[in-house]
Amino acid sequence: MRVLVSVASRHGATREMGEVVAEELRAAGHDVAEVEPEDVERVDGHDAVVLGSAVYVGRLALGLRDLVDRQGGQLRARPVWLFWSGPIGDPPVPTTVPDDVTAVARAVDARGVAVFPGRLDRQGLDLSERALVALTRAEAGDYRDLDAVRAWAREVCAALRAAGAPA
Ligand SMILES: Cc1cc2nc3c(=O)[nH]c(=O)nc-3n(C[C@H](O)[C@H](O)[C@H](O)COP(=O)(O)O)c2cc1C
Repeated sequence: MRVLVSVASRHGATREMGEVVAEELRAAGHDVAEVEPEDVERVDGHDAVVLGSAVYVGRLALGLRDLVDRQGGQLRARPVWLFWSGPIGDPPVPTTVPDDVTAVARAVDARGVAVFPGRLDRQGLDLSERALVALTRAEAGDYRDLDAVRAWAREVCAALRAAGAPA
């Protein structure tokens, strides 16, 4: 199957999760295109799609939301999975699901939605981001569990297989 993996990531943590997902899909025999949301012109050349985004101040990244606005109909017409990264700390907070996630999942009729703890590296932030982060009690660090991302990607592969899709 031709699978599009499109991930919005300002600071790279979520992009690396997308790379793990792409690796697993390739290992399962799929033909995977990794394309930034801003660069996705059409999705009708793909049989299935995995969307990913970090959450910033309670919202999914603009690039991902724009992609869904532009291509909602095409996305709904094929199987789509969505993951987001955001919660920071041990245990990870916040524990709430941003409204955007619910809205995007509904807009694309997502087959599955997953949240993974993220990474917060203060050094990589610009001044306005530092100010925003300072307003929260977020403890900087890398809380990602790439094995959990890999396991989820395998679930996506299994769902594609169960749907009878040729790899
Ligand atoms: C300015 C800013 C605001 C953030 N706001 C949230 C938030 O509201 N909710 C959340 O769960 N994570 C929030 N985060 C955490 C990031 O989404 C998380 O660390 C993510 O893994 C970063 O991904 P990236 O490296 O792909 O940008 C915020 C991070 C930054 C820098």
